[in-house]
Amino acid sequence: MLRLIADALTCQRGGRVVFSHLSFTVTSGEAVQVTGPNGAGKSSLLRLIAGLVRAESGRLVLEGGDPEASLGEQCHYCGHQDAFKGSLTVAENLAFWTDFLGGGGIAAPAAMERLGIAHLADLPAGYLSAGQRRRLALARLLTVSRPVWLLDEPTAALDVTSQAVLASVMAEHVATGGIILAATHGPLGLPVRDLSLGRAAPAAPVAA
Ligand SMILES: Nc1ncnc2c1ncn2[C@@H]1O[C@H](COP(=O)(O)OP(=O)(O)OP(=O)(O)O)[C@@H](O)[C@H]1O
Repeated sequence: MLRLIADALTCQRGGRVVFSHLSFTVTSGEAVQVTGPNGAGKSSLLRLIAGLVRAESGRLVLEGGDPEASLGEQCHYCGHQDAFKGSLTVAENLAFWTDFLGGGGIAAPAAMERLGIAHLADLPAGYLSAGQRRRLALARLLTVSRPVWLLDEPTAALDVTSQAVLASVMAEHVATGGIILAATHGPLGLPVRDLSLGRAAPAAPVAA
């Protein structure tokens, strides 16, 4: 059983407090939808959990996780930027990231099939549409095994069919004991718990 525990997290960006003293716990089998107005700090929270942004104060711990690995190493972070090389094919990009992130999931051809991009395997990634690119980014969730998924607007650019595929992929992850935190303004298509970040931008300046 995993427990992702955030205790009194305070996050600053650009010298401004985005959220403060945020506490929550997410356990194995739970999907959490992080909501809130633009600038409330949804992306910042996911980046903070992934280890890409430093918390100003507070504590984050994954109980029951791999004691040899950092929290970030146990997370899949799917942000707005996907870091694909446009001149490499879809299959080559997926192979690179699968290898780089440690693999351990299903085979790349099966992942591409699941995400509906198998027919694009030999196409340079630079030619992909926005939705196809997003599906390639999501294929990494399947080829690399990590218990905590941090998904920033995962349905962005996805058509209705792909949104349903993503919903089923997410449902399988939580059904097998995974944890998902997804920042989104729209529905995800599976049962979720809401984590609402209330305050809209502009964030408050830091007290001197
Ligand atoms: N690199 C940065 N430097 C300075 N400020 C930043 C940086 N990144 C984000 N911010 C600020 O942090 C605040 C929270 O931004 P964040 O992207 O986390 O919000 P969000 O809730 O995800 O918004 P949206 O719904 O628009 O995606 C905003 O006020 C934003 O301007």
